[in-house]
Amino acid sequence: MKHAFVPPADLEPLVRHPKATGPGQHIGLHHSTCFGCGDDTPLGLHLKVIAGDDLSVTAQMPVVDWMQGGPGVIHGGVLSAAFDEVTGTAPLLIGAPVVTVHLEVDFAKPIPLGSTLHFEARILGKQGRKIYLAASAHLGDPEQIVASAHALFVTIDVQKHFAEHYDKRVIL
Ligand SMILES: CCCCCCCC/C=C\CCCCCCCC(=O)SCCNC(=O)CCNC(=O)[C@H](O)C(C)(C)COP(=O)(O)OP(=O)(O)OC[C@H]1O[C@@H](n2cnc3c(N)ncnc32)[C@H](O)[C@@H]1OP(=O)(O)O
Repeated sequence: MKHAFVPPADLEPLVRHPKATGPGQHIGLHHSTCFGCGDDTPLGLHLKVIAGDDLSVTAQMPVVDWMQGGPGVIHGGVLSAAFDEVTGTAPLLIGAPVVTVHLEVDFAKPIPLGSTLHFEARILGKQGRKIYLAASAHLGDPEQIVASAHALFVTIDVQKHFAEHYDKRVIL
């Protein structure tokens, strides 16, 4: 699939963190009102990201009516948010909490309401605090990719990063 993103050639190889979520297991919520993965938010994506046996993750998302953009098909921003969540969860496999600094999405086919998106994301490598990922999505046939994404995340100190805004957090 066509894309413009070129990850650096000299990425540091990575290994799974010894305490990473086991293969086939659900990687825990960022927090319960996270738009991407939270259980408690009514208009969230409710994504359950599953650890692979290497540096990859998978997730599925039913494409429901409120996700509509063009008539009968998913909105590109909703799909981008799903890629953000799925790629942003994968670095937990190497023990790295991260935030997105760059995300780009290639939209290959219209994605109809009523379908189910199957996501796969994998960590390509890192450079210092920067973690590079690639992801793709299909509708049931892994040979037919309907969208793909490349993302760059930066490792953060969670307590420090969110400290300034923490008192505005929403708890339902
Ligand atoms: C007490 C709280 C408890 C809460 C518990 C919850 C746990 C949750 C844990 C984790 C959440 C994970 C959720 C994942 C799923 C969703 C992900 C999202 O949607 S995140 C939202 C959108 N993203 C942002 O809001 C980032 C906004 N950006 C920033 O805050 C800063 O830019 C930050 C901290 C990421 C980096 O700033 P610097 O000052 O620390 O570092 P600098 O030097 O600027 O960048 C580091 C490296 O990254 C490169 N870089 C930065 N931005 C880049 C860009 N756009 N493109 C390319 N490179 C970039 C820089 O050139 C630098 O590279 P060189 O180390 O010098 O090689």
